[in-house]
Amino acid sequence: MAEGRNQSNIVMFPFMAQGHLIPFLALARQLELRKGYTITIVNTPLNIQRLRSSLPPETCIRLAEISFCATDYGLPPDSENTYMLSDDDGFRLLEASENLESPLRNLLMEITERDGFAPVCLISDMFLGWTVKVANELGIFHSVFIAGVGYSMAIYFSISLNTSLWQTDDEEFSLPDFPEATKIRQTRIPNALKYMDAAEPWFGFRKRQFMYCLHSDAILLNTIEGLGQNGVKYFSRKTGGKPVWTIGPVSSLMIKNERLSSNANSYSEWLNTHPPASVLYVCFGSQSCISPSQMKELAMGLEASSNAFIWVARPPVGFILTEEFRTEWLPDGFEERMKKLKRGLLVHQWAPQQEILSHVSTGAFLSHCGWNSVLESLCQGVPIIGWPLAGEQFFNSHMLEKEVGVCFELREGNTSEVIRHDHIASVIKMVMDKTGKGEELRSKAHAIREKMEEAIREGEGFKGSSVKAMDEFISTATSGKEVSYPPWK
Ligand SMILES: O=c1ccn([C@@H]2O[C@H](COP(=O)(O)OP(=O)(O)O[C@H]3O[C@H](CO)[C@@H](O)[C@H](O)[C@H]3O)[C@@H](O)[C@H]2O)c(=O)[nH]1
Repeated sequence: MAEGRNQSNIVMFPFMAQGHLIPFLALARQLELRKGYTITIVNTPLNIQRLRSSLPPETCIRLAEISFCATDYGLPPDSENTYMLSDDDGFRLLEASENLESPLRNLLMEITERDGFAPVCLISDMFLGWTVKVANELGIFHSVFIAGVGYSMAIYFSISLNTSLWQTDDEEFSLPDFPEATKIRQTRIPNALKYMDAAEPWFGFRKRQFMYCLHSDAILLNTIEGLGQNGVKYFSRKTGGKPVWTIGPVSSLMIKNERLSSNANSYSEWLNTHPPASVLYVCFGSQSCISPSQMKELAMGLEASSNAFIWVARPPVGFILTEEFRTEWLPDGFEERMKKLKRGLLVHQWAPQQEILSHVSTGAFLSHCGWNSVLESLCQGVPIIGWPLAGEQFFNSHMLEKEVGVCFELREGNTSEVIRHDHIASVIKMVMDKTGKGEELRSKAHAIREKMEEAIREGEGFKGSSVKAMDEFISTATSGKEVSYPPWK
């Protein structure tokens, strides 16, 4: 064991996107609760600023900046987060992140000099797989924290690592390195993965990072034991038997804190005026959006359903998310009409999602099925209407509908066809109904919530599966490791 290793500094490095920073911050706060560890989150200056404003005053989590100049990579000035970028610039930011290798190495060496001992563990993002090289060089235990569920992330890794496997004309195909998964339909492959040959930079990037991830010392998944569990087998096999721990949902702590502080804001006041389980919450995560014509159909569908709703309605495809909202994107007079009738509340930038989902009046979530949103919904026993748009969301939505029974997909697969408002309205009515399919979805969502609560419960001689997994991870990570030299050396 290296000298000073018992004084544990855990360094965390999330990718620069809200859907990644949020679960990393939640994990950092979970780790902070385990006394005896110093937690340091590394990121670029503007993301550090954002993280700083999200931390509670009493925290001991440290934030460390590494410098990054967006314009050096052809990005607009101050672009440090995919949130404000077009898809093309988002890919450019991903590629640019590979250049953070030497700043990260320098930072880890500075931390070592300052503290007099090396960090004990580096937890990095799956898109920052290259950090494995740095950790290996410095003799630091490396772990990848994947903010998703095993089943979907295994498919995402498998199709990213083997283009030839799925570029077939067959309607369905199997993944030879993930036989536990049922056949995958072509229609479930998102465009960004589909129309791509191996020479494409985005394909090359994913393949490189995911290969590195498979050389990490451990994989952490933000889910509970038994949910998408066949993906755990995939990662265990692909890493040559390295530990794969399901430690989620890591956001449970934040949910509890946010509930405490949620009493008097305009959202809870509005929700308080509606009966229990009567409001539909609509949001497509931190950065996905729908086409302009689809946006109008969704508005018409919400109106036709006669159901109350909160909709995080941001600019449609083709516009930057931070752009000022234009009424022309919605049917004439829609927003004022909904407001006057107290039927619908539109949010144009950022909603306190966990707080809305935890309110007793929220009855269902129309979601793109990003994994953070899924967990936040199920932690509150709120069923989902699945409208996947990108990434592994199609696999999440499929698993949640077919295996878990807590989701009803608005449509199957990835198509550019506009979903008509009458279909949207009828699905909303069915899912919000207190009987039939709506009741079935709600009762299964409650059952999953109980499983999640059990996984993170601790006390009176009992430890849930996620608590045990976290214990094992910490004990393995902090017991020191032999420095192994990976194949790229
Ligand atoms: O108005 C908003 C919008 C979003 N959120 C939060 O932002 C996060 C969004 O995360 P997620 O639902 O996972 O969506 P994305 O931001 O799209 O997440 C990316 O990262 C996820 C985790 O890796 C993947 O599952 C997704 O496919 C990928 O798009 C959640 O914590 C939400 O609570 C808010 O608080 N308010």
